[in-house]
Amino acid sequence: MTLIDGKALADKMAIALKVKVDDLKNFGVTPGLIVILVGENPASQVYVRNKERRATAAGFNSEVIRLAEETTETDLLALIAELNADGKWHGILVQLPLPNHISEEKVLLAIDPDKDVDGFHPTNMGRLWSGNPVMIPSTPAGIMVMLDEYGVDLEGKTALVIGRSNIVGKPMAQMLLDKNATVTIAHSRTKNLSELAKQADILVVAIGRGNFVTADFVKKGAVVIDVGMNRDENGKLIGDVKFDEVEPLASLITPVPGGVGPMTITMLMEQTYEAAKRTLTKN
Ligand SMILES: NC(=O)C1=CN([C@@H]2O[C@H](COP(=O)(O)OP(=O)(O)OC[C@H]3O[C@@H](n4cnc5c(N)ncnc54)[C@H](OP(=O)(O)O)[C@@H]3O)[C@@H](O)[C@H]2O)C=CC1
Ligand SMILES: Nc1nc(=O)c2c([nH]1)NC[C@@H]1CN(c3ccc(C(=O)N[C@@H](CCC(=O)O)C(=O)O)cc3)C=[N+]21
Repeated sequence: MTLIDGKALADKMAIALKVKVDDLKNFGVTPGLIVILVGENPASQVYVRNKERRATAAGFNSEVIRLAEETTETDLLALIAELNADGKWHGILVQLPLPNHISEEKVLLAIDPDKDVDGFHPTNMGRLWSGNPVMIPSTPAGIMVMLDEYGVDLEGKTALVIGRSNIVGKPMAQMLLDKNATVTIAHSRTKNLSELAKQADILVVAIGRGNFVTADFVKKGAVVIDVGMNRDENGKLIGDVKFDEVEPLASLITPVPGGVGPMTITMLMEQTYEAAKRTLTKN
């Protein structure tokens, strides 16, 4: 078994990114990433903290706007319109989930697709599915970089993605398909999930249930990617995969923490950098 060290790869890419950002600054452009956080979701707090740290280290302009849980949809949409028009910001990220009284769909639609560094706007989702990606969701994008870095050849391999969210499962499936894997998407209504999973060369798990995937889901030699971020009864961060049990079977496996999470943030930074760079050639 080899561990896929997402943290080490993220650190390596951060050094290269700093160099690219310094170069862009010579052209008078500093990448700017602004994050909007509505309410007090504790999981979001961790993510936002890590993001702030990485953005500052890369030399970005970076800001987090923390809004009260009671913020109205109208006020949030007005803020997004303001940020869309502000040239300082190349990336706008609205942390999900949002409070129930705010429509996620309306909010994601309001973000200028050119600043949608999450790649969640329908325009960007459509571009991805039609084979002309511009802004792509960071989590699956980071997974693709990890697979490439560890020499995983996807062509003709069978891949099972467990989870079909717009932010992880669906875009993940499309990216694997684009690399010529034969892709299956499983979800909560899938029958005989463990038997299906046992056939996969590549298994990506994004369901949000701690230690759900046990040894009987995994074929010997499979590549196992654990996207899950869950807290156990002691508040410890655990993945969707029962690591100790699955690790001896896998040829490659990501840990939690230190696997997919750090690369998600890295890809967000990379996309903000790319969006900033594109402003040089626009107009
Ligand atoms: N490390 C990172 O960078 C990131 C980590 N995450 C983490 O990844 C996990 C998934 O996130 P996200 O995609 O947003 O989650 P969602 O809750 O949006 O989606 C979960 C998916 O898992 C499926 N599912 C739930 N239970 C089962 C089950 N028992 N068997 C099979 N499928 C099941 C659901 O099926 P159905 O559609 O039928 O309901 C759904 O498609 C979470 O733990 C989240 O915290 C998320 C984003 C980034
Ligand atoms: N608009 C939006 N975009 C997102 O990309 C988005 C979101 N909303 N909402 C929540 C999920 C979750 N997510 C994480 C990313 C990185 C870590 C991360 O850095 N994890 C580290 C450290 C975790 C820790 O130390 O607690 C690790 O896994 O090693 C965690 C979680 C992004 N998401």
